[in-house]
Amino acid sequence: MSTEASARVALLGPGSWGTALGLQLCRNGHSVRLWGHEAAQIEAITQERQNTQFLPGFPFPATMTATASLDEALADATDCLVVVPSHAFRQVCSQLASRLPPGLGVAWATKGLESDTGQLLHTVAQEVLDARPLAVVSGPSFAGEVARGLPTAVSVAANDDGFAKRTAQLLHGGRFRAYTSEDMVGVEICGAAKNVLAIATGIADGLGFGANTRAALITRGLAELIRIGTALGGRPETFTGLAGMGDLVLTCTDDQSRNRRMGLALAGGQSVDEARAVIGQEVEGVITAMAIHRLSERLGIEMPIASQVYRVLYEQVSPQEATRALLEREPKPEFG
Ligand SMILES: NC(=O)C1=CN([C@@H]2O[C@H](COP(=O)(O)OP(=O)(O)OC[C@H]3O[C@@H](n4cnc5c(N)ncnc54)[C@H](O)[C@@H]3O)[C@@H](O)[C@H]2O)C=CC1
Ligand SMILES: O=C(CO)COP(=O)(O)O
Repeated sequence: MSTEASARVALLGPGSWGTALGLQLCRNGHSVRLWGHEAAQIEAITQERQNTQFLPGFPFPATMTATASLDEALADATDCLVVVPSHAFRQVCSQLASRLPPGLGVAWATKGLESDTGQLLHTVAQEVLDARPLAVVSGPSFAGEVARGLPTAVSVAANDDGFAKRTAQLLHGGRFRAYTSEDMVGVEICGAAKNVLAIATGIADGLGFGANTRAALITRGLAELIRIGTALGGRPETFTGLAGMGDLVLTCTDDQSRNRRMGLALAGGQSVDEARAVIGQEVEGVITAMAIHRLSERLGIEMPIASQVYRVLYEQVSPQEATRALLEREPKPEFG
């Protein structure tokens, strides 16, 4: 990535998060070309000078434009930030592979695992893109709050210290803080698993359970996250950091979270498809629940809360039955 003060960022994924990060980059004096694969959406953004579908109410500065041409988005770009949902991550990286100059770093703010393989996204990027600097941006950060300029802190983990600093520096500024990390594995598994745990907490709150239940689910959910995360090679401190506990608490406790709202809707008797249609945006925890379930089985890691979310989503188990199964588990030591 270039080191000049004002960068030209190709930002791939004009959803709520891509748009909010684009606004933040523009506030920091950079220019942004927002690429999307749906011509009609790009046309609407270009006409309205805001993202009415995914992040209404935030007019674009002159330095942010949208295009449906990936070549146009990447032309002269000094930086590339991918913010598509996880199901599109490999496909978008493949489209980038033949277009990126050698050595140009790629950062992403996608949260999730590859659904078919359960792979962390940096391993997908390593497979598809030639050797180059890679970074992931994650942490407690609702798009709407970042767009409004409310104080927010995230973590930027990279395979290259200079690239972590570069990416953090692009985003850091005003009321947005970006910390660097070397732990891509830990940061990525946290960002993926917390969405599944947020569905669990939404279910509990939707069933009318209390604050005790919510705190227990967050805490035991964190224990599950630490178990799978350390098994994959994540560093212990990451799990209590912004991408870990920070994002877990945010997503489990606030109704801005679409994953939490999915849980609330399931507890209220809606199907996954009905809830998805009402939410109208990506709910990453639904496919991640499947990927985490398979991964934990393969690794022999016990994840009872995530596993009950999987059963509710994919095995027609009712939220009430899933709760019963959790509560009927044998007592065991809290640690170890
Ligand atoms: N919205 C938020 O507050 C935050 C979201 N994230 C993560 O950012 C990622 C994107 O989420 P949002 O922007 O919120 O989603 P969104 O639902 O607001 O928008 C999704 C965007 O992805 C695009 N898209 C869908 N399929 C695509 C494909 N095959 N190829 C290219 N683009 C495609 C859609 O056109 C749309 O612009 C997710 O992994 C999410 O977990 C992370 C932090 C905060
Ligand atoms: O990742 C997020 C905040 O950090 C957004 O969470 P949801 O996808 O559940 O809305």
